[in-house]
Amino acid sequence: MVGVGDAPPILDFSAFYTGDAAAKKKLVDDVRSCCLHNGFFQITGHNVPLELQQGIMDWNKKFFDLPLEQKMEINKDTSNTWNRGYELLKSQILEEGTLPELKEGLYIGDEISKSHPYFVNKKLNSGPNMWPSATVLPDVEDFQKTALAYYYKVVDLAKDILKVLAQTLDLDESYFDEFTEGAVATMRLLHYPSQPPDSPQKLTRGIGAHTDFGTITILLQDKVAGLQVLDNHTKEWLDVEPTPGAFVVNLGNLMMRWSNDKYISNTHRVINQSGKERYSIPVFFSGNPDYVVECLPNCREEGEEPKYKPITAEQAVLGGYADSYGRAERFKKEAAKEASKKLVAKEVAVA
Ligand SMILES: O=C(O)CCC(=O)C(=O)O
Ligand SMILES: [Fe+2]
Repeated sequence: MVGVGDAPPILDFSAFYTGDAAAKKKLVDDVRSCCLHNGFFQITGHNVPLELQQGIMDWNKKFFDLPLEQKMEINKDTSNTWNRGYELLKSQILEEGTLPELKEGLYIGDEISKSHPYFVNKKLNSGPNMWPSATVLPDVEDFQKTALAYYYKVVDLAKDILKVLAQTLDLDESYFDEFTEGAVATMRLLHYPSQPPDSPQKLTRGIGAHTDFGTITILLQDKVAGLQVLDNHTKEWLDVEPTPGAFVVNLGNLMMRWSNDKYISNTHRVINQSGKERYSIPVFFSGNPDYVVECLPNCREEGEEPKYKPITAEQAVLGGYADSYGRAERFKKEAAKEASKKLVAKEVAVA
């Protein structure tokens, strides 16, 4: 059982694959306890090989080591409209009142061709990935192979975690199968440069305090710490130290809404004051975009009205994006206005 002030515990997920009934029950009980408490836990004993985790992490570093203009060739904002590709440093503000975030990213997802119905119908984040060209990255094929092998393995893991989550709610383990069929999931390779010593401590974030938008997130951290989870009870920040091979799993807003707020989508953030470069890879499992999410069984009293109206998975996730990117855009426009005001004032003073 997790207690107040405990960092997300490490659970041995192998019980799901090979454990006896007692080990499986313990896993389900531990996961339930985490979902009710902080909405975060960590797992080892999963089916994603350590070499694959290391392989994608090596590529994460190699990609961000490319010169900026080469990364910009696959800029997410200009090269496509389906949210794939490179995201420039300082593009997002997830925490109101803080500075644009010190992180750059690469969005990767299911490799979907332009004839796929999801692309044709402009479904959430669906379309071909944006890869660097072979002139920029001669071994790009290995990058693609590693990234996609890792992505599909983690998506399969997400489906297994949802089977355990179903059991935490006393539902059949197949309860979420329809939701996971045709699911959309988005992976972000992330690089957090170390925060410059002269940056304002209180306002600088690698990623500002936020909750995730989707169903569950499965995160791989490299060796440099920086992720913190807000303890829901003490309101203190708890460090989630990287553990080799372990994934951090957390519930997103869609799961919280779906469970009628019984389960927690918790606030977390990254601050990198380590003096080292930090790398991480979250995979956000959104689910089938058209699936209509409405209050799960066993998440309200008999006769009690659900707190939320039904919503499709796609609508729920898009709402979250609009808020956070809108904030960064507004911030930059304001900053540009301020800068041009200052320039005009300077020119007037000189004239
Ligand atoms: O990089 C991390 O450790 C966390 C990333 C995260 O919270 C996110 O991308 O939503
Ligand atoms: Fe997050």
